[in-house]
Amino acid sequence: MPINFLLKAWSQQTLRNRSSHEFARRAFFSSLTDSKPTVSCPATVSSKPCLDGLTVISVSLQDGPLIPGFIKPLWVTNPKVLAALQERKSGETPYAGAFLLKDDKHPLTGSPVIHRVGTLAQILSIQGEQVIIIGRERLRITETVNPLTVKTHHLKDKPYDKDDEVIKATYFEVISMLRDVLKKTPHWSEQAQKYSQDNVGESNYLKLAEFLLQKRRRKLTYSGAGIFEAIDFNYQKLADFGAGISDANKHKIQEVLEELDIHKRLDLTLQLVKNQVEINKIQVFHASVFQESTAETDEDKKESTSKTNEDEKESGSAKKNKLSDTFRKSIEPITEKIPKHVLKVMEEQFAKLDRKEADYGCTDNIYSYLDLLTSLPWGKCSDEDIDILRAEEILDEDHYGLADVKERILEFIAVRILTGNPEGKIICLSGPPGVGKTSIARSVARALDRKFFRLAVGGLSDSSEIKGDRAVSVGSKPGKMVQCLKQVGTENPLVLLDEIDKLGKCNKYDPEGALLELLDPEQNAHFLDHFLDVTIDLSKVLFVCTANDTDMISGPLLDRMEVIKLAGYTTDEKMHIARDYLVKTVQRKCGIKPEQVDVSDAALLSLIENYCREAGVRNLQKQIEKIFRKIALKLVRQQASSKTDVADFKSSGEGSIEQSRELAENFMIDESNLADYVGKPVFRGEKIYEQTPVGVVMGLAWTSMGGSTLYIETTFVEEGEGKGGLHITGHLGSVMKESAELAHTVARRIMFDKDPKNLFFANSKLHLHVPEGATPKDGPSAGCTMITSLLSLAMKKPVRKDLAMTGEVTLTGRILPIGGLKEKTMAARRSQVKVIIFPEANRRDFEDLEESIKEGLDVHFVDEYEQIFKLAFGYDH
Ligand SMILES: Nc1ncnc2c1ncn2[C@@H]1O[C@H](COP(=O)(O)OP(=O)(O)OP(=O)(O)O)[C@@H](O)[C@H]1O
Repeated sequence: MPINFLLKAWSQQTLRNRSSHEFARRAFFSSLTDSKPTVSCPATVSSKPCLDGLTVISVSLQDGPLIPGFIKPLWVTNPKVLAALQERKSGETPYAGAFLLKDDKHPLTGSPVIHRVGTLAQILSIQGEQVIIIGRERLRITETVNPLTVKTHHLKDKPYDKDDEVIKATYFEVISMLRDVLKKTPHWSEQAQKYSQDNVGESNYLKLAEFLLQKRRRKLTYSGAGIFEAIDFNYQKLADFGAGISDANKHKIQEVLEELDIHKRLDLTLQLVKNQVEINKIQVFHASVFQESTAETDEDKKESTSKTNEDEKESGSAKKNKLSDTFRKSIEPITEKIPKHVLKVMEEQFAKLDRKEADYGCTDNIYSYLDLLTSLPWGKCSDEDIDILRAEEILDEDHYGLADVKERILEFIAVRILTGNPEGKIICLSGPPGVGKTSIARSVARALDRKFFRLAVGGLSDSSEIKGDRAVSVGSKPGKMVQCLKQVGTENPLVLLDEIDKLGKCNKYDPEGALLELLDPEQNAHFLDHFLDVTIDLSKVLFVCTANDTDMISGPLLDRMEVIKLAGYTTDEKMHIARDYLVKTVQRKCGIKPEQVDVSDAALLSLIENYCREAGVRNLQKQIEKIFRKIALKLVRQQASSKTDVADFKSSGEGSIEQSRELAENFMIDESNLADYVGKPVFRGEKIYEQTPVGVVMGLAWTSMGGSTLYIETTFVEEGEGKGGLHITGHLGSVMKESAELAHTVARRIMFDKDPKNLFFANSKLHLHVPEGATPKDGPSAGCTMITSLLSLAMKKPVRKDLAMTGEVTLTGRILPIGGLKEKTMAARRSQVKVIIFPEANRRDFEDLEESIKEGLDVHFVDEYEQIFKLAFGYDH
């Protein structure tokens, strides 16, 4: 058979080509048949080129991309391209770049355009216009040097976990489909047989084909890495092989070529080979119809009879290899563990699949449904042999501080150990962003030896995300919990429901209802996913939620939770976290050795105080990452130029090269050079005033983002009998506005009690403002601060230095408790406040704080505003 594959360099060429279908087969078996050069060629290549920045002749392919490991014969009619390839062939690097032509032409020039991702092709032989190439590695074009040559970058596969259950499952599925493809294609089976006997095939692909066709008498099983060890094969090669032999549309094959994530690549290949199986079935069907219609003569009839017998035999053997058999086999070892109602549905679906398959109907939907149903981890749990000491060790290993949080978690674990009860309350970790909620949940999973799965429920507005789509709708899919079980492969993972306070609201598709069902131990043992349409047992799942603000969680949901608060870190804690955790992790992730960088404590402190003042440490982590990325670049640059240095040192003979490198590669990050790495400080001090002027008092605020200080400012506008009034600004919410009006009344009464002759409030129009007017503020806890600010203005007396206060005030002057005391105290410390006034009712909260937070603060607890008056104004300067 003549070789019908032509290549056209993208200047101009005439291509004579056949369908990509034939091409793929031909190309594959070229590697086995016309392949004396294939087998011998790798040995003839004297030097493997340095793949990065390699400049190659670009050859454009029309009928399909070149998959690494496959051979492609081409007809090159452009003399310039041919000459260039000849030159390369006889040189040290006999390589070209093979790139698939796009369907669209260049919009401006109208010239053909190639895909930027292609293949490094080794030129095996050139005879006349026929060039035979074999794909070696993936490349991306980085620059077009001239119409014939391009500069390229070597594309490497992303690292992957060979033992990942999902990848493994996909790999086995591809293998099973490929067996089907190879078996039902006589041409391939014959060829593979013939050439395995000839024993000329060195190609791993050939060995794989033989293995799949079971022509090798070696004892190979599908289990584990057997196939890899036996024939030196890996997941990526399997994905490539499947794509290379499929008759799929060339752009689909190009997608496989471009995919560097191995799991995704296997998935893409799986789709291609599945389609191939379907196409083969249709071809077999048409062939049998054709045979029936032509079996006329006696001879023919005889033949036909024998053929029918053969067909029957074949269909008999096909029966043994029904699609459902794969599923039956896969559940065989766990049949006992699969609930009866699920087994019943499986059997029904197997029968349905068999019927469809026999009728050549479309089996896709049933196949994917069964694929999902049979791959769920029925009865499979990770062992929960919990060792409390080990759990404690893990929590300490991963997180600094958080003593009370860890203690609460250990208590929770202890109860599980004693009762062995998988049910119980659900932990909700609540606190500002970046305080470690997610990572604590991960540690808990590690401590309990459970798989971890994060389900982001923030913004979720449709219950079908959790409960699955009804299978009848187009594009329907299972809910997140089913996806979770499939992914983790156990029935008892730890599932983190992230940002549960930001759950979307929708009356029609109530996601909250679905979550309640999920979290309720009464109901989740029989959780119904609409897509799966059978109930699954989620009672062994351990749910942990996170929230920034528990006030936003609905009552029924909150009722099921045990809230553990993470308040935020003090400067001291942040220093420890930065030094002992963040710096170490970031440095390791950036590939930098500990001895190469020294970040001083002063630099870390400056980062904490002047760059990232939030309650958590996420921003701090980002800044540290910024520093290390910059250092990484410097190091790599140094290494690149060190070659030149070596040459210079050799010629000058001064000092040792190692000494010079050592000096050059050590980085010291200090306060003095910090700005070079992270830019100018973002924060000024939160303190606007050294000594607050008349009418200004510092208050303390708290949001779900942490605590902060805020000033209440009042000023006099105009005076006139009976003109007394208050104008309010500062983006205040209704509660805070009411609080300001109330403060005006209370201040006026106090003034009247203290000095009846003072008519300041009666006759003065005043303005109260809370700075940072762009930030919305609300809540009643600035009441006492507002009264003090107004009285300060009325008496023309500033309040004592370094004072901050917080507390709601009633109309009669009683002080009510506030929330977020820890955050407020930390914010006060950041602003160098020395004296704080808190409501008496919060005394216990303050006493429970760690010493490091309380240290050096002069704190007063008050019941009545009168006490605040004395503290704020009863001073001697
Ligand atoms: N106490 C700690 N010790 C060590 N590392 C910590 C500590 N707290 C937080 N981190 C680190 O800070 C980073 C941010 O933490 P994480 O993502 O868990 O925050 P979060 O509270 O879940 O934030 P969000 O609410 O935004 O999701 C992580 O790298 C985490 O390991």
